[in-house]
Order: sequence, then C-alpha cells, then structure tokens
Amino acid sequence: MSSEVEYDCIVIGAGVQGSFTAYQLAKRNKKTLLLEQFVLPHTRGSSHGQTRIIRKAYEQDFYTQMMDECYKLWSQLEREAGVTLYRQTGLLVMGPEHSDSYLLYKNTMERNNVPMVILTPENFSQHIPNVILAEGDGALVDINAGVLYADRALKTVQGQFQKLGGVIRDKEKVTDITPGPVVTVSTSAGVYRAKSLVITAGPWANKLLAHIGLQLPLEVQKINVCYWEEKVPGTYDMKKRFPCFLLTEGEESDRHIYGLPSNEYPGLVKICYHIGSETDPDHRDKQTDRSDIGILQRFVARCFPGLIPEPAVVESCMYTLTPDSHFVLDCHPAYSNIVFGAGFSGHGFKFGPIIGKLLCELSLGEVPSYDLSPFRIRRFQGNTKSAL
Ligand SMILES: Cc1cc2nc3c(=O)[nH]c(=O)nc-3n(C[C@H](O)[C@H](O)[C@H](O)COP(=O)(O)OP(=O)(O)OC[C@H]3O[C@@H](n4cnc5c(N)ncnc54)[C@H](O)[C@@H]3O)c2cc1C
Ligand SMILES: O=C(O)[C@@H]1CCCCN1
Repeated sequence: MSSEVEYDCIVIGAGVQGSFTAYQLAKRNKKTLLLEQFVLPHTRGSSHGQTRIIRKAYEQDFYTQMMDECYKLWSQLEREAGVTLYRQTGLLVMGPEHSDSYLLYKNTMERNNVPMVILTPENFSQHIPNVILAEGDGALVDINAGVLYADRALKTVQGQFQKLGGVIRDKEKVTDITPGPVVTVSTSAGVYRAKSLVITAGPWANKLLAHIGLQLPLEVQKINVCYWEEKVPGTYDMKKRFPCFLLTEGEESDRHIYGLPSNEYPGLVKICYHIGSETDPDHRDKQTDRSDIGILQRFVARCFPGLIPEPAVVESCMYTLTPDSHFVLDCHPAYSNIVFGAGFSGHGFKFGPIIGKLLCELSLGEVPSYDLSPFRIRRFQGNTKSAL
C-alpha cells in the first residue's frame, strides 16, 4: 500500500525519544508520521518496563541544567493527559567519599543548587534503614529525584500525539531511506515522503543510519534487569518512600550498581548492573551472559540485608552506548533535513521531553534551545564512518 500524503516530518522508532519528538512536532502543527517496526506496546527495545529513575544528580552541569526544564515538561504532560507519571522518592548516591566521581556528583549538585541532604555514616541508618553503607563511602540524597512510570509515559505521550492529529503506524519496519529535499521512506508496508526525517531507532540506530551512509561508534548491550525478593514485604517499598539509589563510578567492578524501590512486582526490588554484554538487537536473546548476577548477589548480600540474595525475576533491556556515554543529537552532515537521536547510553529516559523538543527544533532547522556541542557527532572525529 503506497501513500500519496506528504508529511512535514517522519519519525522512525516509537521508543521514548521518537514518541516525544513526534509529540513535539504535532504540537507545532506539523503533519507527522511515527513509524514503528513492532506492534505497540512492545518489550524488544530500550523503553519498556514500568519504572525509570529521574534525577538531577549528575556529574556534568549540562545534564543537571537540562533537567530543570525537563521536570516541568514531565509535569506539563501529566496535567495535559490527567495521569501520574512521576513519583518522588529521592535518589541515594553512594561512593568513596574522596573519589573523583562522588565529588563530581556532590559539586555539580551544590553548584546548581539541587536540593540535597548529605548523610554521615553516623546518621545514615536512621534515614536509610536496612542498607549498609560501605566503609569509606559518602552518601547524599537528591531529594526531588524519583521514579517515572515508563510504560505509562510512553502510552501517554503516544496518545497525546494522536490526539493532536499525529499518525502512528506500528508493525511497519523501515527498509530504505532515500535522502533529498523531500525524503522517501520505504517500509514493509508502504512508501512515505516528508520534508524532514528524524531517526530515533535506539539499538537499531546504525542499521538505519547505514541507509544514509553513516555509522556511529555505538555499542549495543543487553542488560539483565534483576528483581530481588524482600525477606519482609514492604521493607524497601516505594510507598514508604524508600529511595532509588546508585553507586558512583569507580575502578572496582562492583560499583556499577543501581536500584529502584519495590513497586511493579510487589515485594521485589529492582537492582541491576550498569554494564551488560554486547548484543545484536535482532538476536538479543542469544546473549545469555549472566556474569553480572554474581556481582549483584555479593552486593545484595553485603549491603541489602533485607533481601534474599538470589534474583527472583530476570528481564532484558538494551543500552546503546557511545564511547563517552553522552547522547548523540545531530543533523546528517550532508542532508540537513535528516536528524537523529541515538546512543542514550542507559540514562536517556528521563530526558525524553527535552530530547523530543531538541530533535523537533533540529528537524525544523531552528537554533536548538541548548548547547548541543557535547552531543554532536564531530566529537567522535575518526570514529564516524561516512560512506559519502
Ligand atoms: C535496564 C535499563 C534501565 C534504564 N534505566 C534508566 C533510568 O533509570 N533512567 C533513565 O533516564 N533512563 C534509563 N534507561 C535508559 C532509557 O530507557 C533509554 O535511554 C531510552 O529508553 C532509549 O529510548 P530510544 O527511544 O532511544 O530507544 P528504543 O526505546 O529502543 O526505541 C527505538 C524504537 O525504534 C524502533 N525501530 C528500530 N528500527 C526500526 C525500523 N527499521 N523501523 C521501524 N522502527 C524501528 C524500535 O523497535 C524501537 O521501538 C535504562 C535503560 C535500560 C535498558
Ligand atoms: O538513568 C539513570 O538514572 C539510571 C542510573 C543508573 C543506571 C541506569 N540509568
């Protein structure tokens, strides 16, 4: 079936970034088509699952500063749609008190006046019972951080997009892209044209970019999403405002750990390792490496005495990592009407509303609202393969 309609913009990929981009375009009265290879909703990419962390605690000013507006955009969407998408729990940041990473978090938050509480080893257990702070670790709480209801957020933003007249076509895999002043996009079911194109294909980014002669230095990893059972139900519950937590980066392998309070599966706390194993997104389930689970078991046994140190549920999700873990937001070097957002490196969900706004601005040829230099492809220098 071929369509004669010419769109202002086509967005490829209905994960969190593509859905927010499409929504922003529709808000700007642009005739927009959102294409998705799978039947929605699906669990094969990076945006599925019930919960994600939202926080201002970052090592870099630019992320902390973008989150100012981003919190406002999340609550604007909540009001517009009449749904709850965010719940405040706080985020506990723990790391060796004098390490570079821990100090970067602390200093960035102080510099940007992010509301926080610093916990001493003496008062830690009073505020955070049932967690053991490692010897020599500092601890602080980003007070306004919390949980985003991820699946609900995706459904909401896609619904708002459709209410604004946007068109979603799922179960349509993009198979070819022909650049030009009007871009032609072929799918498994049709051919579409638009003045501009946005590619937000998550782990499939390089497969899509290959059609337009571009390859980015991205690594796709499968993450084992582990849930751990409470010995006494309710000990680490979101309703009791048990916080999300993360360990700051460090040399030791057991530092790349984070968690969210029990919520989606009653009595189960989500605690995961922030490093996965390389995978091909079309063959995700062939990757069966579980070496991270041993690291998590030792951590849970040591620091979370109220949990059974054996995962009760293990699910899968994918990260798309850049070499510096910063996002890619840019225009194609040769075709300025093709823009892309990729490499969200396991921390992009909370930024969805801002990413949507920025990709919308880029696709309309406008000056972006934020300095995009940390996100441009020129930072990869020799790493970007262009066949042009
Ligand atoms: C375990 C885990 C925990 C995380 N925790 C957090 C967190 O706490 N906080 C946070 O902010 N972020 C977190 N993230 C990161 C965040 O979820 C991702 O950065 C974000 O979901 C990336 O969204 P995306 O839209 O880029 O990719 P995706 O959600 O993968 O969307 C891309 C879409 O493009 C579609 N697509 C691909 N190719 C084609 C094609 N040829 N034709 C049509 N459609 C196509 C795919 O099917 C997919 O639906 C986490 C991620 C994981 C995996
Ligand atoms: O984006 C986040 O906030 C989390 C931090 C820990 C790793 C997974 N992503």
